[in-house]
Amino acid sequence: MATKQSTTTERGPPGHSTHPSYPFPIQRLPQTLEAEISGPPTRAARAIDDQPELDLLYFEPYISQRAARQLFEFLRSELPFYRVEYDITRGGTKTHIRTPRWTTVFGLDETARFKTDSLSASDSTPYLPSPMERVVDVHTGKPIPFGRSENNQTGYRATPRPIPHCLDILRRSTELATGCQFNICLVNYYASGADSISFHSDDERFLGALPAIASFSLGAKRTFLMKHKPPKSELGETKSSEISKGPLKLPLGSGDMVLMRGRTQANWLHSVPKRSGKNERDGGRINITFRRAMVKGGTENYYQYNVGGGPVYKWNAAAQEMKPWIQAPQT
Ligand SMILES: O=C(O)CCC(=O)C(=O)O
Ligand SMILES: [Fe+2]
Repeated sequence: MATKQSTTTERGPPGHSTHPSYPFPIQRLPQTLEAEISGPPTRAARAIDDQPELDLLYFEPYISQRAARQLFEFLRSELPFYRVEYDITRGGTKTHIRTPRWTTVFGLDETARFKTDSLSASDSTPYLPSPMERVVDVHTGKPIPFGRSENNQTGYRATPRPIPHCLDILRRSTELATGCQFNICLVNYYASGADSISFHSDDERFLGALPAIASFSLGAKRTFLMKHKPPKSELGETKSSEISKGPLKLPLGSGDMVLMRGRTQANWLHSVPKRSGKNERDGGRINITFRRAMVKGGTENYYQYNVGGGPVYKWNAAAQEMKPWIQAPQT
């Protein structure tokens, strides 16, 4: 199913996706890998829906092991990553949160699109000074201002970035395989078993009702835990007699994809817990999720918590770790 395209321009080094919102050009996939990833899933999906309000499709695997390994190495080397920190205040107490994994995000909610169609490889028009001038309202085609003026709630505080070619190939394949539409691509990199994501559900209002989220695993096998949310009584109290559903443990391998859909997010929590001891040095795992944000608040939220305001990092192959990325001086 085709959706509006989040295309990048072909300017900059050949074989790269470039955009003024990117810290650096992002390589396109090698052709053989592109061919493999554009195709249908390696295996048909199996439904996991034998528990209350659980609706999963499990592609085990979606991408062949060889292609998944190549894609893991490629994305880890090519994408800009962030280690986001932020403060939360709960019950009057301020807590500083350090996100326990590397993150990055691309895409834009349904209310807007990237205006890149006027730029082609032969176009000599210079980039507009602000990347935000390249984001336009999906209905009026008018540029959406950057930031928020006093009475204007229409701008973005974040700088949205189009989904680069290397991830857009997989997004399109996923849309075809699932019949769902996606406009946001979030990438997590768990460098070792010490990196994790705690129990949460992706049930924010900006995803609309019954959101479908496609979640790919590449690299090290990590356990994906799911547990049913405790049902609340009318008074908001937990009804202990009904907490007995699950938990569910999926040992997600390289190339696997889980589609979470229907009432799953509203009723289930999921996590990737830490691993310690000899399992900790696992070589790293990448998780890619495709989602569909309906309103601007979704774009804002994803960029705030997955890009943030800190430095850009890039994989350093010699050191085998993420290092701060330093912009080369303009010549
Ligand atoms: O890494 C995973 O498999 C899960 C990631 C996740 O739940 C999220 O990014 O919301
Ligand atoms: Fe999640």
